Amino acid sequence: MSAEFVLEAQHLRKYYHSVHAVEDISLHIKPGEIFGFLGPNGAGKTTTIGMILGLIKPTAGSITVFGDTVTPFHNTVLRRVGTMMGAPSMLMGYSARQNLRMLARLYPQVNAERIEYVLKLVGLKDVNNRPVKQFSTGMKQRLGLALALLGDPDLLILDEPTNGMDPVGMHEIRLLLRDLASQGKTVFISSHLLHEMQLICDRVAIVRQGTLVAEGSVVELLARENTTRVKTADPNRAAALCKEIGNGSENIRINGVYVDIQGLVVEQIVEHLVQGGLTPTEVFPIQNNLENVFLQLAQGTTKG
Ligand SMILES: Nc1ncnc2c1ncn2[C@@H]1O[C@H](COP(=O)(O)OP(=O)(O)OP(=O)(O)O)[C@@H](O)[C@H]1O
Repeated sequence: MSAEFVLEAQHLRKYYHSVHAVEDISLHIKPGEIFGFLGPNGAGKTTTIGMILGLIKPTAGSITVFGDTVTPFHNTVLRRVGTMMGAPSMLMGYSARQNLRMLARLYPQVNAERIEYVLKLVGLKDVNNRPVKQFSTGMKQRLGLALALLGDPDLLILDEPTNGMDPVGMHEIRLLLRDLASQGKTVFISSHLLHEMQLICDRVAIVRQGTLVAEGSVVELLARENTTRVKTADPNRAAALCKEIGNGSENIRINGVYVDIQGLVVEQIVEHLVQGGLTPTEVFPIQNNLENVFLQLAQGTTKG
């Protein structure tokens, strides 16, 4: 294991009889980054996180966290990890502060000041003594985050942390995670909300049916899948001309009067269309997003 990575997973697999929940996933998370682990429902995200946290025994593969191998159901390295998975377990009849006080018993270093700090950090300072059962979903998520942060972990592992939050809440959590990363904390965050993750993450891995389809910086992934939109007098012929200059790996779609082209350089497209007697009247790049990247990868038009 290289010290370069806070978390490293090598060739992870998890089979539940005939269900291949995770099929050869390797991950490399660097210190101080916000890493998004993205994919649709059932892609294998929670299973992977369960293996990272030593809660699920991998069928194959290995995991190291801060250089130590994670052994299923027996881990000391995870003391440096704060987690939030699914619905955070909390005592519904008690206030946020009381929930934090109870968890604080597990951490000798956590004092009353730390509890107040964490409450403020997640925006729950002013809810005072309201019991958690009166909280909205977003407030419960905030408390879940506070519980994860209480022990001042170096690595945060969050499974769908913004589920149920409104746009303002999501924005606040984004700022909070960014702030934590700037303090040197590492954040591993799983989600199916690709738009949201595009705004938070430095790097992402995209999974589909238990397999990694892409891993890289958000900037790289968006750039790699750039699309050029072209308008000509004859979209069918324009598409056919574009196909002539490709090697078959590009993605060319007719979209009304436009043709959307991925995998070809804009100058090359224009030159070939003009040579073919079809001068474009409009040529512009389409702002890409992770959702498009995922859809393209899912269709198997490109491989990560
Ligand atoms: N204990 C289990 N036994 C059998 N199959 C399981 C078990 N846990 C998960 N699976 C299956 O493994 C696959 C991956 O599930 P997983 O929960 O890891 O996906 P996910 O990406 O976290 O999905 P979601 O976003 O819906 O939480 C799914 O097909 C799921 O049905």
